[in-house]
Amino acid sequence: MTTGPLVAGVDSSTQSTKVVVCDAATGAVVRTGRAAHPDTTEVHPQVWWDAFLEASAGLLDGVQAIGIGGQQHGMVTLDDSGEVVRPALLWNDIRSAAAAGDLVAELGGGDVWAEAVGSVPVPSFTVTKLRWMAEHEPELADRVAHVLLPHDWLTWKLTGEAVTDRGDASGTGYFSPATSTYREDILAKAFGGRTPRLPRVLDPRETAGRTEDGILVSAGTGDNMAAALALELGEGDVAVSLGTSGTVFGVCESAPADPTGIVAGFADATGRFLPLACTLNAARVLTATATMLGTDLAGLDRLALAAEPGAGGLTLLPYLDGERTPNLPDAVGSLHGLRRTNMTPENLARAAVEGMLSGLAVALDALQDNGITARRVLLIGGAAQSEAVRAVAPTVFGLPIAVPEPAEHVALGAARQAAWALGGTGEPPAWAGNIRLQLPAGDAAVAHELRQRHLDIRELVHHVDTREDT
Ligand SMILES: Nc1ncnc2c1ncn2[C@@H]1O[C@H](COP(=O)(O)OP(=O)(O)O)[C@@H](O)[C@H]1O
Ligand SMILES: O=C(CO)[C@@H](O)[C@H](O)COP(=O)(O)O
Repeated sequence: MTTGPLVAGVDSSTQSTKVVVCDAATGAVVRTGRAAHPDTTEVHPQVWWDAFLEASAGLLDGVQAIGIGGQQHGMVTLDDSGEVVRPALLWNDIRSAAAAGDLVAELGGGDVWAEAVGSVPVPSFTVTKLRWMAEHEPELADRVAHVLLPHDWLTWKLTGEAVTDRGDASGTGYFSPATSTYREDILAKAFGGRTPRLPRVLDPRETAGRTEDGILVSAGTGDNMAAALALELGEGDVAVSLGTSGTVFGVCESAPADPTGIVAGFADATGRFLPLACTLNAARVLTATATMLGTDLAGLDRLALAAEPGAGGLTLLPYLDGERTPNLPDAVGSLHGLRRTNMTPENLARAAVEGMLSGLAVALDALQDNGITARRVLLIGGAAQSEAVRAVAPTVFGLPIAVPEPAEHVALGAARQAAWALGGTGEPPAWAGNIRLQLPAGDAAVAHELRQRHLDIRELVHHVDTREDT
């Protein structure tokens, strides 16, 4: 039974679009829908619109407000008449790796970038994609009149307004979360002197406009910001999201500026900040390993759960699609520590889970140097449904783990933002969070050992990569 108006939230993420319809007063989910996206790093935005229509078909009757959460960073380019200039380049498209390196050097290094926009750009960031386009497709670049992000584009399709929010804007590389202003000078420098129009940055509870059917549309935000809003992250909380990307993030009051670039100093969707580290390889490490072992995800879980912590000495560095943290876009995965006695499917399955989580645990250490205190980890995203991930996480992180009820947290956060805009209250509505599982921290010594082993092998592989380059 619902007690308030209905609101909808959308997660237009890498692999799919998900829609939830909720009671605005309580957050109780009353309807859900989803539609798949193609497995590619370059996609025409119309694909997201079609997926939204499919996922929301028949769900929006009676809905009074809607919010869009979207995968961060994607470069959507429009010409003067609002037509898409080229397919969007997604956050996990690494073709702009050289452009990222050039931009970091041109502006004066990591500390200058961190000071200017809170982050040091890696190939995920929109600004590097624009530089790539300026260098490789100058004729197309000349036609670009507007640059939007995936969630901005969907909001624009719904309302006709080119708007965004601090959270998503903070992933462009030309927006300062600390001052909440665009750095159009940085954009122009990156884009060969071109100065496309940028979406207006709305306040967290501001309204973007209305749909043709009169549904109020909230500002929307990036997917990680929306998840933070759904989880109501507080002091001591860190979220680990295991989707296509692996992300680790928390919320804080002052603007982070990590000159090493490991931690991105994003803004959140409430007016605060969202220091975040992101890996390119999370849930798909498990699907790829399951395929290699000739099994499915449930089979991988069974195998991993049958192995001992440490996987008999096997360490998997799962850089299957290159890597972002650490910034090694051309890296490949490696498996280390093989012996005749430990080469079992069980150990390989466990090494995949430990490898995926260890990269995030190391990133969490960096987050703790950048304004976040970690007292518990909230595990979300598709791969948080894995029994093996839940069993291994307390050991790798060495912290208590909370697993919320299975839910689409990005879509829920976007719905909560919509309810906030609809209610016009000072704070977002208080929706009850449902933690399903509380797992005690694993042994700190084992957690330390696993992270150290991960770092040691990373060092070794980096050495080999460097030698091959010379
Ligand atoms: N039980 C499970 N075990 C492991 N992985 C899972 C499980 N359920 C879903 N996944 C994985 O979660 C991923 C989708 O998660 P999601 O958070 O929706 O990703 P994204 O936001 O990047 O689109 C898929 O790669 C899927 O294989
Ligand atoms: O690039 C980042 C964060 O900076 C990614 O987290 C994207 O926002 C994509 O998220 P998923 O679709 O993997 O959830």
